[in-house]
Amino acid sequence: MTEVLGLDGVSLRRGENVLLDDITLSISEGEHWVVLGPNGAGKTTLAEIAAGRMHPSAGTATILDEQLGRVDVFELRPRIGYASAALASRIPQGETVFDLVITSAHGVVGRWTEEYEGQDDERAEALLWAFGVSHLRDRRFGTLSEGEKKRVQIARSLMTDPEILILDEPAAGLDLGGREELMRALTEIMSSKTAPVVLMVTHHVEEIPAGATHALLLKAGRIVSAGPLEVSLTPEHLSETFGLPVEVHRDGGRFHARAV
Ligand SMILES: Nc1ncnc2c1ncn2[C@@H]1O[C@H](COP(=O)(O)OP(=O)(O)OP(=O)(O)O)[C@@H](O)[C@H]1O
Repeated sequence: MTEVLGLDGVSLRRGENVLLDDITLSISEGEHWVVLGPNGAGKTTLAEIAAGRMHPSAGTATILDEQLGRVDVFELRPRIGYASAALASRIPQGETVFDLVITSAHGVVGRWTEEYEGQDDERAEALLWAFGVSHLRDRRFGTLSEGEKKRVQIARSLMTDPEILILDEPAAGLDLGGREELMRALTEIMSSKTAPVVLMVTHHVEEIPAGATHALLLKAGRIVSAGPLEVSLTPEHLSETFGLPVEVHRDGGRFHARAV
């Protein structure tokens, strides 16, 4: 199977802090990964590297056959859909919802003088509709609720029909209905024949969509387990990752966990 994302001995340091420590991981076409771990485990850092937004301090990151550091990231980024709080903080608050989605076609935020085609307009409208936010198309991003911002960002992340879709805590801030709608939408995306590889960061096993295939459990910048869900997402690995005894149940493709 073709590798889509490869990390080989990846570490990332900031001053004295080791954010990621010797991470080796291979993600192939057809796989859909969730990344779980406690606060500060390094999940967002890993997502930023996978999205070509941060560079490792050691080791190599290969995204879609291109090695970070040897590729023009501006050519790579349209092939990667990315939605995260880290990215949201860089969005101009005055940008309208429609412009925020369509500007993804050029890998920019802040509509300026770029040219868009009719099919870009159609795709942006269709994505806003699919994520239930068409009615917000002319609103300024900064005026949206947290849940509305999440949906708009996910619509934006799909604008370029990406080969990898990276979602950092997409369900955070959503109400129960919003979370379940998102789980359904992600399961649908994951089940489609032309699905991008999905890498989704979450704190909660309840937020793993039914179409997920693999899990990466991180703790203090290191891998606790990585692999197919059945092997990786065990009570033992979850207990070690979160530092408390946990039991986990699977029901119709969804997971539930609680402390014991
Ligand atoms: N620029 C920085 N300088 C120093 N430490 C940093 C920097 N950025 C992040 N960190 C630290 O690196 C660790 C990993 O951060 P990261 O955001 O990747 O964790 P996370 O698993 O996504 O956490 P959370 O679940 O709380 O969002 C944290 O302890 C954080 O404080």
